[in-house]
Amino acid sequence: MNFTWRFRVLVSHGRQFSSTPRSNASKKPSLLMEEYTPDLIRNFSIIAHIDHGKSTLADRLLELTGTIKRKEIGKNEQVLDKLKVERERGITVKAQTASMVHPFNGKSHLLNLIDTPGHVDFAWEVSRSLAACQGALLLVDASQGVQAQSISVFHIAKERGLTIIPVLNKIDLPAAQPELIAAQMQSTFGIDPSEILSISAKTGQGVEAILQAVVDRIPAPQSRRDEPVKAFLFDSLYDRYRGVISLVNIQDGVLRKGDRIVSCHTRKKYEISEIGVMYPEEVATDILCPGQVGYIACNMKESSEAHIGDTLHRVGEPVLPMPGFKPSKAMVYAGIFPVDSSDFPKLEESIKRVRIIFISTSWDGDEDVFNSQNSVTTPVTYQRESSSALGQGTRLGFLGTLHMDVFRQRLEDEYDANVIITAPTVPYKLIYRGGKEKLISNPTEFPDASDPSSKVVEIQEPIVKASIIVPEEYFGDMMELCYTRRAEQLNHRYLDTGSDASSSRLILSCVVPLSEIVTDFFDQLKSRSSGFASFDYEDAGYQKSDLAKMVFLLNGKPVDALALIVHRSAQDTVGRAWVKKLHKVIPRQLFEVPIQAAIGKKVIARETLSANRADVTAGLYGGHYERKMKHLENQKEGKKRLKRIGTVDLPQEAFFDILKR
Ligand SMILES: Nc1nc2c(ncn2[C@@H]2O[C@H](COP(=O)(O)OP(=O)(O)OP(=O)(O)O)[C@@H](O)[C@H]2O)c(=O)[nH]1
Repeated sequence: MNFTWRFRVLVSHGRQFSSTPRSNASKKPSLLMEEYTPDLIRNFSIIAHIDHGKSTLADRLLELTGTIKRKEIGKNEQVLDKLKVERERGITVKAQTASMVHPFNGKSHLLNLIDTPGHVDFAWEVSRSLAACQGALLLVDASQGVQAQSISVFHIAKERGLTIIPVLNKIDLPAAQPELIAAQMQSTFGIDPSEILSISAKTGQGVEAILQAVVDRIPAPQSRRDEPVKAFLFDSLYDRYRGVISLVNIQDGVLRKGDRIVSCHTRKKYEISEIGVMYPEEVATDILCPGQVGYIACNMKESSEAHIGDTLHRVGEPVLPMPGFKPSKAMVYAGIFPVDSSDFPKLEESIKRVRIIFISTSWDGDEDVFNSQNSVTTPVTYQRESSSALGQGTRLGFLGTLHMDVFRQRLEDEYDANVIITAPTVPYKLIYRGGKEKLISNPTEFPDASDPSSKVVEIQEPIVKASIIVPEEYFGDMMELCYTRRAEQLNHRYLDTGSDASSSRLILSCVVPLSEIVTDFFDQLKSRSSGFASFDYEDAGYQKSDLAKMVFLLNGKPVDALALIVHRSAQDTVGRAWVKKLHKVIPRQLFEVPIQAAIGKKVIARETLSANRADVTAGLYGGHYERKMKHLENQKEGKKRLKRIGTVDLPQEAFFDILKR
């Protein structure tokens, strides 16, 4: 059957991430969804370790099915990496959905693909994307082999009962070792090598076989048309014109434009104003049928209304809600402050908008700890925070430091926000006399446990179970790194044995405090292993720890925004290092400034910043009036970026620098 005649043209609305206003929306084809019965639908995802080629393969599949125009071989656009930060950094941070149509045995099939991020911070995105799929392509780089996240995403997919299609990618690389890596996949995952497809997502070699395997091996969704509508909300986006756009998987029934629906979670009612599929941009249709994946716009104004994991049904036709997801958990917290304090209301609004892309932070009031069986809006606290140094700000929880950094960049790129972010901190647990417990995510609230009036009997810190995959030759360096980060329960085993130390690889596992890995652990891991180590971790609860709050004083005044929680065994080293760092980044003032690190009343380290008289026009002789004015003007501009902390002017860069250890 010729596919082209089955299109008709409708106007689609602007896409959510585009800077293109709605009026510029292009004409797009609309699919006749009725024809895609469940047996002609396949919902699948691409999962892999970071950089193993997921987005590149997604491009090739979209090209092969004619969904996007074919590009020059080797020219990668990564159509599904829509965010500016994704394109700039070459990483996927947000799962994306795209529908494709391809003929098999004379019948058009609707293939719904979800491209997922690879970085450990976004593992939760992977997990919720998989909930809308029946199968997954597990991609492994034929030159790098199985890496830490290959293992974790494999287990997520297995737990969800998905059919896994193993794929060896990058076979065009001279360093590719397809036989060796296939053997690795067999020993690590129990995969039969004869099931592995070998491809180059870059050149397109072997990619057609993937489409065939998707149809042959992945089961069709078990959805029924004559049941009441049950739509599973697995992701959401924000459009400044239409509000929240929900991505849904129709479990049963048929959903139409104009239908009145109810959220099982909030019981709020909505009318569907637009319905469609991602092709790969939004293409409006009139209907979504059982088993299909698409989007709906229904006048949800607040990001908090779209609960990931929610079930939607038609008004008057109640259904049993689907189980939903395990909520994601914030691993690190940081304070976000506007550089100019008067920008706070604007910043708060922008944070609301950006956070819908990263549902890891919830926003339901001044302090929100929200959880529910049917929702995955995470139990993360969002709090307004006020600092004497930085003014009014907010404290947010993130899934990791990359997540935090991406969040900051999006605020800057898309909302023109100019922000200062405090050093990341993990959530500590305080146990009080009588057994009461409290989580502290802000160092300024951390008590002096040695003071009996604090009533704190125990402090606990979060720990994670980490696994590192590394060539044998770097094993010693990795062990040393783990020891310096207070790792315990170190174990290792061979993943595969090659002819020498560079081809044999080990998997090292340990339990390590989360605070030790949220700073520069990943950088250290990469530099000490020449980039060959990969790393993954999962939550392992809390353990008792000997911790204290370290404050920094500039000219005798504590700077609350710089406070840190340190392990007592490292307090002297950390104190000295930070004081030195502050000494480097704080510009000299018109007077001498002592910089001190203190724990309680005890000063741990000190540096003195000598005085300087900054006369920017000093070098200018004679009557260069215009040049003098220009220098003074520049100085004024520079001053705008300074924060007055007590009597000391601190540049914004000082805070950025302090973010790095
Ligand atoms: N030589 C070669 N390079 C490839 C191939 N597939 C992907 N690459 C390159 O590998 C790099 C990473 O590819 P991506 O598609 O961004 O990988 P990803 O898995 O989507 O990355 P994340 O989303 O950040 O996890 C890019 O530079 C690609 O051009 C391939 O088959 N051969």
